[in-house]
Amino acid sequence: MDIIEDNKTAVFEEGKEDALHTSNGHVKLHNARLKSIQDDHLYHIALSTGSDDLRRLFGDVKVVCFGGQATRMEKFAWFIAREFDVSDTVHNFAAGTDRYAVYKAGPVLSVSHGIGIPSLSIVFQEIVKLIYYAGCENVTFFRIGTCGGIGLEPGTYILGRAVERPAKVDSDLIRQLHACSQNEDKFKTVLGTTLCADDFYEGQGRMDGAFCEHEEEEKLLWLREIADRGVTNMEMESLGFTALCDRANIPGAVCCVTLVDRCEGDGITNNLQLLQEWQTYPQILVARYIRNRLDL
Ligand SMILES: O=P(O)(O)O[C@H]1O[C@H](CO)[C@@H](O)[C@H]1O
Ligand SMILES: O=c1cc[nH]c(=O)[nH]1
Repeated sequence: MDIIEDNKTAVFEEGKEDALHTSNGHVKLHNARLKSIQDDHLYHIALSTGSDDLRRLFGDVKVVCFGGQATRMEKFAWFIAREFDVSDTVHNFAAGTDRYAVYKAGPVLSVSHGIGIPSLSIVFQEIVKLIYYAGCENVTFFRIGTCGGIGLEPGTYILGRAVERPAKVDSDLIRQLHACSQNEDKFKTVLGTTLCADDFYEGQGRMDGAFCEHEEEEKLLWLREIADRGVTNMEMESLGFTALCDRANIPGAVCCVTLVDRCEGDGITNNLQLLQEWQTYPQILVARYIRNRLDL
């Protein structure tokens, strides 16, 4: 069955589980119960199907970019607005909650997710529902973030039972993104495996947290071990992000800039200007992808 319900704000579709999107590119509905909710309040992003015309506001969205900080995602929205001349202003639709930020610049949503998978997964779910309700077509998700250069078990607990969800990346998408790098770039772009930790300090082998029970040699040994297994960087959301993209049948990829070479140290520079500049690197790459994909 295709369109089940189509009112001011809601388009619900069901599709074959093996297809990425339904035949017309709408994101698939994975929870049929949503159909019976009269007014679905997307609590953490301050939008609702009852009072907001989500189709009018968000129906043209093609790419959703997530990243940790609200200000970074605001800057990214401005960057997209100016680069593609798609909007005179950017507005934080989620300002009412102060939990996350959701900016829109033309066909691009720029969303902050906070730190860690629990925080990411809440806004991710509400954004997936938003794009269902808005009837968006052929949407792609990116996480554009920061990481340390060089685990969570896959899965989560639902009703007290461990549920495994594979964290599959869309290999075509990452290849396309990688192809957006240019020889003259100030930064090097590499394809690699990302280690996703549930902590910034001990969880990433750092020795500069409030606690540390390992020695430098053990840390370096571990870094070498994971590097030998193809790990090039570590951050704190990629596992949840890719698993949720896979679960939602939305093509997704993670693109992060390294802030420190962990073989050299643990601390991150306090040069804010440099940090701001570095954070634009994945944004530049994703903007090139958006330009190619949407012919802007
Ligand atoms: O740069 P963002 O996107 O915030 O992500 C990275 O930075 C945070 C830690 O400082 C973690 O969330 C990590 O994944
Ligand atoms: O080392 C780093 C840098 C940014 N984010 C992380 O999670 N780790």
